[in-house]
Amino acid sequence: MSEAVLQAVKVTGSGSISIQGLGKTFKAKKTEFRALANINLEIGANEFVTIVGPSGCGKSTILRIVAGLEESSEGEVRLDGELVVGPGADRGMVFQGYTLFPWLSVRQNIEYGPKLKGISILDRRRISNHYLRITRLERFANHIPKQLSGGMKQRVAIARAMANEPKVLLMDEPFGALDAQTKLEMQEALLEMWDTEKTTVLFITHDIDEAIFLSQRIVVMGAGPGRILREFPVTLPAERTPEVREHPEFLKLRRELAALLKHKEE
Ligand SMILES: Nc1ncnc2c1ncn2[C@@H]1O[C@H](COP(=O)(O)OP(=O)(O)OP(=O)(O)O)[C@@H](O)[C@H]1O
Repeated sequence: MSEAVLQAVKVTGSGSISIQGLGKTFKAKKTEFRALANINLEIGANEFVTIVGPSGCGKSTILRIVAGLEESSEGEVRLDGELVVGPGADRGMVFQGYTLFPWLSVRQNIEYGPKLKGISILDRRRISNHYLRITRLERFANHIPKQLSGGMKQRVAIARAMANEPKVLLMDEPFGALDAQTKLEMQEALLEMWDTEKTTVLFITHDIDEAIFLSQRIVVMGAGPGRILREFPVTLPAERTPEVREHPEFLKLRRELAALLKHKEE
């Protein structure tokens, strides 16, 4: 994309996330449920961090609070030092379910955010061309979502989130519903995009191999209430080729994570 177009759409700032003393209690009529307690997490600009943990430990709740879709009960979240008080274009979201507009074409879905921002048709076209190319969807630009496979729909969802040039990409099990082969392809495509676009990524998965393959750091959570148990830096080569999955460091980390998670689920 040209510098001028990038300047037009890029939200300024670098994308560091600071989570301090975060707690969440869900309150119903007569009951209270403490979902998160004292979560502290610092994520640097352009870092790729993944959260893993047993079902119900509060991973999605953290992501929703960072997204500004849910209020915290204690503590705070800051994005580049600014307190998060609600949703914003500086944070892009990609979930497991395909949240595309079914009546819009692939290109129109990608251009949706830039259009809302008032970006001109010409620049919108340049933006969608760029993301169609990096998600390898050029041939499908005029298709509508129901004509696409699951992997393609998820690529459109990522392209659409990226087209807003967010500082931070929040991804909640985005590849959870895909078949094994498509999932691997999507992981590689995501890393390529992350490398080109230099966006901070906060990712959630149940898949340990996916966490190791993608991340620079893995945060393991426990439940009752949801809290951070340990953080693991991933010291694999920066270039994650498929062979990296056989790397001794990969296998060691997989054993450590599996043991920690198994222990917590017992
Ligand atoms: N709106 C809500 N009202 C009441 N309880 C909620 C609400 N949202 C989430 N919870 C509870 O908070 C806990 C954490 O939920 P959350 O979805 O964040 O977990 P998770 O780790 O993402 O789970 P999973 O891996 O299964 O997606 C769960 O016990 C859930 O039932």
